[in-house]
Amino acid sequence: MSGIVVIFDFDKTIIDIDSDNWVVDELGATDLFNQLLPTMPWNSVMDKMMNELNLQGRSIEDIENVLKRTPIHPRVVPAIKAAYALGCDLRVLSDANLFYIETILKHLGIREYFSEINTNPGFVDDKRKLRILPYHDFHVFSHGCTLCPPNMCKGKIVERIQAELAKEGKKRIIYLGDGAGDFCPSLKLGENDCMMPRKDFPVWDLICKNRKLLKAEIHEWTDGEDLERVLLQLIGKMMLMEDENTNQLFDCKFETIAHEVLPKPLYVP
Ligand SMILES: Cc1ncc(C[n+]2csc(CCOP(=O)(O)O)c2C)c(N)n1
Ligand SMILES: [Mg+2]
Repeated sequence: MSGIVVIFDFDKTIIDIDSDNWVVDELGATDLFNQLLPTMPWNSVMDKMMNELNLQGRSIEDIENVLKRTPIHPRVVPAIKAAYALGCDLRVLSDANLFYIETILKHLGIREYFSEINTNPGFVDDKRKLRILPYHDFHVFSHGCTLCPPNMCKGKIVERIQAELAKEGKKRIIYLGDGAGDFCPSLKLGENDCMMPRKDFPVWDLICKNRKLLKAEIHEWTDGEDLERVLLQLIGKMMLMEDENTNQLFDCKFETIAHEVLPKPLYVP
């Protein structure tokens, strides 16, 4: 373990599109989706869309087959595998849903590289219908953050991760994202952390306009190839700094021990 936690957004970060739109468009339900969107929250629209697709005779397997064709840049999977091989703790933080994310990650053979997937619940019910629910049930309580959509405050989730890391002795976070929902968590990162916003995407615009609000180092990326290069460079740099700190600590400890334990020289020429 390297003491580095890498948090990946999913849509337009790990995969190259928005998974909700991909499924709806590929199954020919775009018009209904656009009609429903102004009338209810996003998660409720998706839940209703899954019900509608089921009524139209679309099965779970039809949805899985669409998900397995999701476009992804060829360098993203190697980047994830390399980060894992370097000892990083990898997590997903996404406003998509668990069914889509797990189906895609399993298909790519990388589900087990992630220690945690934080997202909206998504599961197949007893009638073989896909259900999509909000991460925070906003009918019961509001998460209280005005930057984030009602169903998910990624900043609150990052704060929970940070509290756990403090106990586990893991030190630094690298966060990769593209969307407006990735801005709130970027404000929670500390000066030893790194934010990797996707260039020319909403989170990048928000960060450019509010540069001073961020404590973390900012390293932009453009596509999967760039993601791989920037991410692995940052991990390498963080590991080098960690090694230097460990060596310094070791030197310092060694000196103390040497001072206390070794016999004083009897004879100094
Ligand atoms: C007001 C409002 N507008 C849109 C959405 C939905 N939404 C925004 S970005 C996104 C992609 C999530 O994946 P990722 O976080 O992996 O990029 C989704 C599903 C919402 N919840 N509330
Ligand atoms: Mg995204």
